Amino acid sequence: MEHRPYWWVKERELLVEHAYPVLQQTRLSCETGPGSPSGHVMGSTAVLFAIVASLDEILSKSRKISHRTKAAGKYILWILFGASLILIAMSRLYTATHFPHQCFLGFLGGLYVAKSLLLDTKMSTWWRNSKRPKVLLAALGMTMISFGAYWLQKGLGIDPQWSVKLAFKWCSKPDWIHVNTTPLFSLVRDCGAAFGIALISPVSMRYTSLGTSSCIVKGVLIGGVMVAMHLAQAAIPIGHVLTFYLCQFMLYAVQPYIYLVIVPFLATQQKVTNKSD
Ligand SMILES: O=P(O)(O)OC[C@H]1O[C@@H](O)[C@H](O)[C@@H](O)[C@@H]1O
Repeated sequence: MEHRPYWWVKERELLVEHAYPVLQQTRLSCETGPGSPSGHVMGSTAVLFAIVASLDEILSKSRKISHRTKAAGKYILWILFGASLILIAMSRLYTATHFPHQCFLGFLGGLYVAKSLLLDTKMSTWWRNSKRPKVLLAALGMTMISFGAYWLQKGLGIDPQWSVKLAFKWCSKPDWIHVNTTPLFSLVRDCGAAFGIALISPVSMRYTSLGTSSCIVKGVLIGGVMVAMHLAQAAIPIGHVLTFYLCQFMLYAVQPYIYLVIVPFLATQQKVTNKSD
């Protein structure tokens, strides 16, 4: 079932008399999703790979930089990439949230996500260049498959929330359990983001121009939006389940519009147009 170490140790203790090591829990241990693959390693791999591969390409194309400096620059970039991921994976092992193979699977998953969705590859052009109805259909399909899998498990007598129950059972402090780590939350967030992307499709029209403003202006804009999103997230009331998930869905649906339309618009101070509109 791909358990997480912090609860697996305890479950084993119930089954086998042999003593198992005591794992110290931390504020970050009480993740509630299944342990594989590591979401942190997967997300970081995807984003870092996309950034480093793009910088590598920019270096390769540059005519102003010497061959030797280019090679050294690329070497440093990829070393930094590897070192960051090793540190992230080690931190996941340290907090007893993962076994090593789960981090490795996260790394492979991240590479796949970067190549199929983020980088400018043949695989990724379909969603960036597709018209709105096609991407809306993909988002709808993704949502239906996800919820279908949930109900199929229920129908087969498997509890889709088994990992949440184990987290509640074995987390040493209930305060350390956060709703935004549950599989259901991820589902709502990812479906919201997929619909948000569909609504602004074709995306390639949106981000080709990130503006003429300086890096500082762009940095301040993006930083400001991130803080605002964080505050909006914290303001969502958790008392009523349906309202909570609906607000989260809308918050994630609106973010592609903010990052890919409003931010470039403010950075260029020109209207970013979409040919399909
Ligand atoms: O699998 P990991 O590394 O413990 O990470 C789980 C986390 O993975 C992230 O990708 C999700 O955004 C979080 O919601 C989730 O809590």
